[in-house]
Amino acid sequence: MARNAQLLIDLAAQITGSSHALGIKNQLYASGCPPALLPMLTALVQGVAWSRDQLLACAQEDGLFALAPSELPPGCPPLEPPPAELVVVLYEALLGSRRVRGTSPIVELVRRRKASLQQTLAARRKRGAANAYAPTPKLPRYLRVNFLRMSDAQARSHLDSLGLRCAPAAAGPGGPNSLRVDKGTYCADPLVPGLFALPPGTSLHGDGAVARGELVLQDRSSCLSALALAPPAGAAVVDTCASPGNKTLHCAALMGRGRVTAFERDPARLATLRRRVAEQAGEMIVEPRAGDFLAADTSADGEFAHVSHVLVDPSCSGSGLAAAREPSSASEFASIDEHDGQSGALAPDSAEVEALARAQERLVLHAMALPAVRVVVYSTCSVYRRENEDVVLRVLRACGGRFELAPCLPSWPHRGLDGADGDAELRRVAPLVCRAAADADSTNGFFVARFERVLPPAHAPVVSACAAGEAVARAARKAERKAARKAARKAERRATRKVGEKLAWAAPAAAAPVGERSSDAQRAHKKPKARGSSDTRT
Ligand SMILES: C[S@@+](CC[C@H](N)C(=O)[O-])C[C@H]1O[C@@H](n2cnc3c(N)ncnc32)[C@H](O)[C@@H]1O
Repeated sequence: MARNAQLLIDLAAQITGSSHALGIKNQLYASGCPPALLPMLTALVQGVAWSRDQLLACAQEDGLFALAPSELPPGCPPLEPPPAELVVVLYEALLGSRRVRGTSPIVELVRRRKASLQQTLAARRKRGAANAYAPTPKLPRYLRVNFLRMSDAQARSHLDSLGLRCAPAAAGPGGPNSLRVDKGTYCADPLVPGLFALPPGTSLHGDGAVARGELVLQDRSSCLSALALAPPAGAAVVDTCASPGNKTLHCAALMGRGRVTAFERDPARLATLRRRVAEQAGEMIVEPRAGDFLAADTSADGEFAHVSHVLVDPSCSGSGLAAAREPSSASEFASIDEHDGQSGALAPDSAEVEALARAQERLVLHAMALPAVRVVVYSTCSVYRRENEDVVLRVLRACGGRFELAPCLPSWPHRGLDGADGDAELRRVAPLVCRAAADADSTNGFFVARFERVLPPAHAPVVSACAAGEAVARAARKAERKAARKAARKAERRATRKVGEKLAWAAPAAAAPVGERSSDAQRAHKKPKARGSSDTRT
């Protein structure tokens, strides 16, 4: 027992103490951890990543770092700089299992100091200096019905057969969009079709429907991206950053038929994607594609010239992953973890977050460069403005009026950051985009925005606001000219038929600033029934 405990501590220290070059998820699987211990190792690594700074502040206040060498157990390494193992053992003692197991000198040190550290922690909590210690919210366990394999009614019968009772959705203490799911019950998500909420911590290890890919463990917020994209049956879709494929396969389930080309540049994650596509009967629709989406051909006669909908759910800081995940098996963890390895502990103004945001912008702009694309949805599991609203603003500037921000899932009540600090641009974007948070929405922190193409005015300048966007903008210009000529010809034909009805709303929208474009977008969004689909505007 103590040996296993020490093994977990050593592996967790090795992973959390490294430079994340491989990403946490990959390191977990490459660690050599026995499969039976992998869920515990995962929980330990995530817990340490989340609470490192607070644990060290507590140890500092407790005087741990002021101990003389003679006060340390024999063989104990110096505590400055704090060894990774110390943070792991502090986590276990104070926030994790609350037990100090293991055999090393650091374990012995923390064992001796445990009572004092606990008191220090309690004092810090009392005076509000340890907010990060507040227990992470226990989120409901969500199950998405894979409509390629199972119907809503079959899913309900399956849940009934597990001894759960269907209850009406009830709001929790977090507000009207939070969900309270009592023990022994489940409920249908009132806003996300085909999603069921089960009590927090429900173990679905070994559940046949999950194993067969009929039900998918997928967080509520993660379902928003495909819903926002709303690809119609038969559409040609690209998922730019696909693995492990939750959103790809959600798109496929919504479409029923059509094609989703799912790019993934990481070979190991591509293998996961392929496996899950097969498990969930997605082969007829999803085509996993090895490689970098940024290298995808955007020419007017290229392979993706017919793609109408693109999902961009790129690598991000993962700062929204608030849930304390205690998966009941390694495979369960593998099936739900979409985040690709950043620690989630990156500071919002760090160079890493800036680099991620630049890459996110490049991906969205490259998606917009596809000649026939009409809808681009951008999402992250980050709560940082730099990766969310700021990316949207910069993309809008860089795309030269070819795309506008459309209202994203208008019935989702939690909208973007409101710019209360006087930021007018942010105020215009906020009502159009969605955010999610653990307390208000009973799900991980998330962000989604929906861009729609506006009819490009002939010779529209493509102005790149960021250096990273320049190359993409140049590539886009070529396709732009062709698309503009085509659009102009089409518009001319229409104008002679219908006295310019469409041009009247499209042209001013393309020339107006973001906010005005956005309100035009809202009108345009409501047009499909009157005019046919808004997706037919190009
Ligand atoms: C946040 S994860 C995607 C999660 C996925 N959308 C889901 O819902 O299951 C980001 C993924 O995109 C991949 N990726 C990042 N940039 C990429 C690019 N330029 N081209 C292709 N794949 C990329 C990463 O390797 C990672 O697997």
